[in-house]
Amino acid sequence: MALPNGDRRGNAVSVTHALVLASGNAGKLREFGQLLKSLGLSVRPQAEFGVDDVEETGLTFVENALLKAREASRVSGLPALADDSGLEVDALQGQPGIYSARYAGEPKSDARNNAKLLEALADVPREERSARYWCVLVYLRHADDPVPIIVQRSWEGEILEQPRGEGGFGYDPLFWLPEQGRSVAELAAEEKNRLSHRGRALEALVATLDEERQR
Ligand SMILES: O=P(O)(O)OP(=O)(O)OP(=O)(O)OC[C@H]1O[C@@H](n2cnc3c(O)ncnc32)[C@H](O)[C@@H]1O
Ligand SMILES: [Mg+2]
Repeated sequence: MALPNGDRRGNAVSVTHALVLASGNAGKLREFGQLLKSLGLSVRPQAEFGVDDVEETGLTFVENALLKAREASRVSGLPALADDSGLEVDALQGQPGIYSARYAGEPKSDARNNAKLLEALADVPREERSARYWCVLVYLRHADDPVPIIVQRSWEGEILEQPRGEGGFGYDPLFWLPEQGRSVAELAAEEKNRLSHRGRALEALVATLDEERQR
């Protein structure tokens, strides 16, 4: 199965890519835009096709990503890529997890989510603030695709006691990278894309699609 209209090295990429990105999150859309452009691919956000956010009723990232991809593919009639992601905090027994976007309730708010996380960890010492981001990507060739491509990657870090940096989105100002000596919000966009759960998951997904095309 080929990626429509071109390949990851940008060979023979023509017009707009016939692939829908099943997300309404501006931060994710920005990162996917940068990542896919660097691979010679471009995609169209689901909003262009009038796809509404689906109810994320799954109990796993995989289930939620499938729900999102299936709906976007059904409405648009195109192959779809969906991302379900979140933050797993050890001291909170894995919360907020699949509920990361709506941790502080509706409407979704990064600021309120971060405030709630700081509050929940107020009494937790530094050495017990380990956490990781998860990103699950699902690629459906069509809405009824019985063999979706599924890739998951994590990114280890620690939750800070106060926010640092202005970049990224979501929990990035609170997500500390000990090896970098910086929060994710202090990384340049290209650095985040190279290191992140999402960047590495997408790289693996594209490699799988490449292999499939060469078969
Ligand atoms: O479902 P879509 O439309 O894609 O958008 P969403 O924001 O609801 O996305 P999710 O359901 O996958 O929830 C993921 C949440 O996890 C957090 N998150 C995921 N990846 C992140 C990242 O790279 N940096 C910061 N926070 C992230 C952030 O709060 C997201 O809103
Ligand atoms: Mg969501």
